[in-house]
Amino acid sequence: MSALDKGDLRHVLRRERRERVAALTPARREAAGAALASAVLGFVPPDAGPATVAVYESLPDEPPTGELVRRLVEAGHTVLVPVTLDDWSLDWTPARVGTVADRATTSRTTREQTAEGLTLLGPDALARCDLVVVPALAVDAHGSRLGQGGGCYDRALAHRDPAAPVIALVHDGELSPTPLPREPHDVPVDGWVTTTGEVGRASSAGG
Ligand SMILES: Nc1nc2c(c(=O)[nH]1)N(C=O)[C@@H](CNc1ccc(C(=O)N[C@@H](CCC(=O)O)C(=O)O)cc1)CN2
Ligand SMILES: Nc1ncnc2c1ncn2[C@@H]1O[C@H](COP(=O)(O)OP(=O)(O)OP(=O)(O)O)[C@@H](O)[C@H]1O
Repeated sequence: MSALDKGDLRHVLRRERRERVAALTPARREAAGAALASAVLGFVPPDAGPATVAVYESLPDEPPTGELVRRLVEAGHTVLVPVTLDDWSLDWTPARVGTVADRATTSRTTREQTAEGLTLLGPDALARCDLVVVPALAVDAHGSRLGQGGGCYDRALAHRDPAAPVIALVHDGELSPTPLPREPHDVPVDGWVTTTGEVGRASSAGG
């Protein structure tokens, strides 16, 4: 258990992330997107035909997912991205290449987004994903993950196919050297990918 509670830890990790990202040159940021994409593609089952992959639309400080989405779609896979509902559960919509990544905001509600003409597939669409890529402020060696604090992904992951790997994306340096706090509702991830393309697998389900 960490000495800090989740809220305090989130505060510290958000500040560290802002500083980390502010220090990146545009070239490093682009390289990060490419490294993440290559590493995540390694989790897509080879030769099994088109897969369905859940990815998030990265905000400016998050590990960038635009290149990953582009490459998945180019390879013929289906990419779903989350739409946050009023009760902090997640609905899913097919990703549209060109609009994903580095959007200024992530809407909490469906209202504006449905006005944009999005197709909502329902929270259960996650059950049809072969791979689930999730955002995280940090992850530890046991797969405990700290997110933005809405609990959206913990709720959403209840719908996943247990056979589908859940992979967190983090910046280089965000693999926590000490165990992160884990509450009973927290769903651990199976592994992580960093912005330098490092891949890790959680050592066990127990934190
Ligand atoms: N890119 C991306 N998309 C994502 C997530 C994410 O972490 N990253 N989510 C991961 O779950 C869900 C959205 N989660 C959200 C979490 C917080 C806020 C938000 O407005 N936060 C306020 C502070 C809220 C508070 O602390 O009370 C803010 O940032 O001002 C919005 C969406 C689904 N989509
Ligand atoms: N399955 C669930 N059902 C109901 N409430 C939940 C569930 N999972 C999490 N919550 C609630 O959501 C809140 C935030 O949870 P937590 O701090 O674990 O968020 P997080 O995992 O960091 O965020 P996120 O999943 O959005 O990235 C907590 O108050 C928690 O009780």
